[in-house]
Amino acid sequence: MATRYLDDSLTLHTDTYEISMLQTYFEEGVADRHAVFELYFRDLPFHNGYAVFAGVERLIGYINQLRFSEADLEYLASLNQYSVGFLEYLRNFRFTGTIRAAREGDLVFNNEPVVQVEGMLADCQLVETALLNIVNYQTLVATKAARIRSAVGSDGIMESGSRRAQEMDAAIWGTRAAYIGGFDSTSNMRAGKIFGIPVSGTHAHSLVQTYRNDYDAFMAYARSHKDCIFLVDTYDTLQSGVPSAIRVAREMGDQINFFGVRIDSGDMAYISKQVRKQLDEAGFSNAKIYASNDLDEQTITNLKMQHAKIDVWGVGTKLITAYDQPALGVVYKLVSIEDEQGKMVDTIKLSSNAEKVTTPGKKQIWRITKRVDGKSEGDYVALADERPDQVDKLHMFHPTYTYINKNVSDFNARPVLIDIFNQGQQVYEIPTLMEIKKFAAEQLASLWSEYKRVLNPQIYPVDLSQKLWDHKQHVIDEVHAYVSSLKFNVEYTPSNKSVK
Ligand SMILES: Nc1ncnc2c1ncn2[C@@H]1O[C@H](COP(=O)(O)OP(=O)(O)OP(=O)(O)O)[C@@H](O)[C@H]1O
Ligand SMILES: O=P(O)(O)OC[C@H]1O[C@H](OP(=O)(O)OP(=O)(O)O)[C@H](O)[C@@H]1O
Ligand SMILES: O=C(O)c1cccnc1
Repeated sequence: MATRYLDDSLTLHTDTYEISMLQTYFEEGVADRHAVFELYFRDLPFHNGYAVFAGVERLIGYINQLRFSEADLEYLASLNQYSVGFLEYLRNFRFTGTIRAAREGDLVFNNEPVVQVEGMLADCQLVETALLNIVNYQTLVATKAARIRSAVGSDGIMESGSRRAQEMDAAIWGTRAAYIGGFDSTSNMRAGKIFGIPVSGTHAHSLVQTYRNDYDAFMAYARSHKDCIFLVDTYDTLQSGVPSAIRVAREMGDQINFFGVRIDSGDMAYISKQVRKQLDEAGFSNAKIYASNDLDEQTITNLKMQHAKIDVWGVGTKLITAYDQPALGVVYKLVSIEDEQGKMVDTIKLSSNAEKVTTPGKKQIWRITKRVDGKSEGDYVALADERPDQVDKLHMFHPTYTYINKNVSDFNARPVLIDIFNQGQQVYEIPTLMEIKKFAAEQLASLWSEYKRVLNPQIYPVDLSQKLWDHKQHVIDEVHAYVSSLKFNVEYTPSNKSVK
């Protein structure tokens, strides 16, 4: 039987190829070359007009614990692929890199760096998998949550997806991301405990099934709780569930806070209207109607169009699993590397698909807003040494369709990437979750509504500075010159042309 090792660190939460590359860098003496990697995604998720960035808290926790434990080293040694010298190097490994990232809750867009890792090549390479893993999931769920928030308007939304999440970590970090993106509460007690997210809940069908009738179940619940929301659809919502809830509310009077009822099946437009009528006629017009059952932004929008009488929405599966797009497609690319002479050289990955050609060089994103109303003009991606905040006028143009362009003046330029780690030391203090949530809401408020609509939003401009654009063309030309100088004499045929 295979030996089991202690799961005592997250450091091997990385792909095998990262460790294999580290061994090459170490053996070849390039592990401490200075490098810059950037993390970005190529397309916005859910055909949305923006993404809500999340993942920094987990990233910080991961980086702060990053060292190889004895169990990690023993396991690596057991693979018989790594030299004794390399394992010794890993034993002494400490992360000394600099990490810049967008703030949690900030809006981010496709084709711009949202995390940047700078430092020794080995340090930057090792963290690739975990960083992608964290940002991919949390940003997806925060974005999905923002879409659901925009569908419900100012109604309450409770997150209740733990049972359907892709394992326990996803439930916890997913509900945190959902809270940032606009949810009000979670059903997950552990998330309440560790993050301070408000918890909320009703009860399950099993309570009613235990008593085998609605009235006895609601009465039992009411005797043991002050705040009551009764789930009314176990047998028959209109014939039994709601009348039983009303009877219990009347009999218990001031002994309980009858907050309302939850419906979890059937035609929710029709049923909610009937339930509203029953509650109003019984004098419980303040009692709210809670609804759940595979809800997402599309169904909620549709229910609102049908004037469903729903006050609070419970959303689980479709949020926590990012059901309609379970991967953001984040990538992590080397944009600059120190050469043999100690000079930084900006690098590129070419592709026959223009969208997939990487943009070389260490960058900063500048969020451009008009001073007059604080509204968004677009993002301006520039080389790290450019200062668009110190000029009066900016020429912004589409990086592919350059005839789409505009001159912007009287603007504010805010750097989106901020320092999280400086040479291995955490320099960023994480705001409270409430502050992050508030920040996200403020950023959304500054975005024109055309970019925020759930269906077919306008495309938000993510432009390159002239200097960066020119630089990219220059690096592309250099690579083309290099490739044509090669003397391999390969004959391209349609079949081998497509081989990567
Ligand atoms: N009026 C409505 N308009 C649009 N979608 C609705 C409406 N009412 C319910 N839905 C949605 O339709 C989906 C399926 O509901 P359906 O009534 O078919 O099954 P159900 O009520 O879940 O049945 P079950 O008793 O098995 O739970 C759910 O996602 C629900 O949110
Ligand atoms: O529909 P979702 O958006 O995924 O929200 C979570 C679901 O989990 C519960 O159902 P489940 O059948 O698991 O348990 P129950 O007996 O409490 O209804 C709840 O009633 C919701 O329908
Ligand atoms: O409290 C609720 O209503 C709840 C909790 C978990 C899953 N579905 C609903």
